[in-house]
Amino acid sequence: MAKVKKASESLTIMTNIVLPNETNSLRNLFGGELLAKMDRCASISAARHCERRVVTASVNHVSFNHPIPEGGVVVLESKVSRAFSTSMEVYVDVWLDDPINQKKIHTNEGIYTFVAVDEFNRPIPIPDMIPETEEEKLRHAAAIRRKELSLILSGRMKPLDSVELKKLFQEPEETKDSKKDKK
Ligand SMILES: CC(=O)SCCNC(=O)CCNC(=O)[C@H](O)C(C)(C)COP(=O)(O)OP(=O)(O)OC[C@H]1O[C@@H](n2cnc3c(N)ncnc32)[C@H](O)[C@@H]1OP(=O)(O)O
Repeated sequence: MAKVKKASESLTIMTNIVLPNETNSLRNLFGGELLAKMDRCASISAARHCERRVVTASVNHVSFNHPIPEGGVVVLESKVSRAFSTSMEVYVDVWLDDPINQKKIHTNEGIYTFVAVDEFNRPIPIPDMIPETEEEKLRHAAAIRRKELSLILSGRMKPLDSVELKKLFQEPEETKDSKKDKK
């Protein structure tokens, strides 16, 4: 597919207030509820990017850094961070918004992989994606390593077949050279 889209074109923002039936015994937002909200938000970003139906292929990472209390205003922001052939990574940032004091706390982030599918649920090619901001560029660059890690963890790739992940553990040539010089 020749079409290329910007990361910003997939931006999706969902704002919700935490209701009592969504909380745990500590009266904070239940983790599973948040995961479902993140999945919904991310799936809209993925569909916006590829203009196709999408399915969640994997949840690569989720962090719970700060509790979100009952009555809290939760803002989810998601964008496609990298497009591959038929799959794409979507990054979701979650904020606890205090509309009265005009403060926002970054509470969570999640990284999802979606696959575009046709009417028979077969993967289909998607447009490429151009990162523009510094953050989009950083996330885009690291996404290939996360994809390899996710494929390894799901048994779809052998660790030795990874390319980008292996580079993280390889010593740079100049370090090797300076060690040789010291001998
Ligand atoms: C249990 C649930 O309810 S999950 C929630 C809803 N999700 C679903 O129902 C999805 C169920 N799964 C599926 O339909 C299929 O497994 C699919 C569509 C995700 C993948 O189909 P496959 O026939 O395995 O396709 P294939 O091996 O070609 O993979 C398609 C793409 O997904 C990527 N992919 C598949 N699994 C993963 C994974 N765990 N992590 C990262 N990428 C993945 C592949 O690398 C490939 O990407 P690329 O084409 O961009 O390089």
